[in-house]
Amino acid sequence: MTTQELIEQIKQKKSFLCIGLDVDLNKIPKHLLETEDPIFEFNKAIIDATHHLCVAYKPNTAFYEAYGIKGWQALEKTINYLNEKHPEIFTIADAKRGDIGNTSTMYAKAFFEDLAFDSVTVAPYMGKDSVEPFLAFKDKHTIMLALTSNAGAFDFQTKTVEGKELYKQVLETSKEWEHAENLMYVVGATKAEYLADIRKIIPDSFLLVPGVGAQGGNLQDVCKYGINDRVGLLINSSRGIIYASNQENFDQAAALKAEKLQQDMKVELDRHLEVLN
Ligand SMILES: O=c1ccn([C@@H]2O[C@H](COP(=O)(O)O)[C@@H](O)[C@H]2O)c(=O)[nH]1
Repeated sequence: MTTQELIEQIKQKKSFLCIGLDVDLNKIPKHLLETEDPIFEFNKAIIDATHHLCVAYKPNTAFYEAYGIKGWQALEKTINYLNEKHPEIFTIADAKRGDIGNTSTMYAKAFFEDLAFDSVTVAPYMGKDSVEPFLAFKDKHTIMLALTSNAGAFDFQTKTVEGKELYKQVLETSKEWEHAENLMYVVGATKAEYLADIRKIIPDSFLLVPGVGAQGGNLQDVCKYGINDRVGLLINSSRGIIYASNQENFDQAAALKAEKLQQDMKVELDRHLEVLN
């Protein structure tokens, strides 16, 4: 999917919501456990109930890898279902990969070719040659960790290296790489106060922003400096939406949570895009 197609979808749905499909068998409704593939059945019900409210889905691969081969098969069925039923929706494999070049090439093939995701998250720690193999894929997107939502972000990412915080080095260096047009960045919603500085470095890039909801991040704070004239934001909520209820009507409960966020996003889009246009 091209970035322009993503932007068109955001404008049409008045939403930049990304729903995280982080399936934990201990949290899903009991009746689904009696089906052959509870993870896929859960995802399918959530997708069917929420696809009109969001522009992206983000399965975190940890929640599938934890269930071995059955988990990986459920991930494959989920991405195939999305690509067949809702090809307009942007898909993110939250896998946080990155290794020496030939290994990264295999990771890129796994997520972009075999599973046909639109994007994958990568860690920048191993540098340019570990990210380049992902960037080489046309109309696929590499979402690099910049400033993460967790407390541990302060252990390294905000430390000063050669006179500049490490996350700023990551942004400034990577934006010069070949195919940088295929780069997006992760910035946690819990770090909204850093967004003004981040936008000075990468004014045009898309940001994937997790941490709204269960982690305490705030949508309005993110939008204040995060929105750019291409919208430039995908705000993710996982637990806050998909575990709204563990009863039979869990999908409708999830849709209500998603709709609340979508409505808040609509207000922000109307406000910011009016100013920008
Ligand atoms: O900085 C980061 C990077 C990734 N994540 C992932 O996003 C979701 C957040 O889930 P919630 O339930 O909405 O808190 C999850 O998959 C994380 O691994 C992040 O939270 N922060």
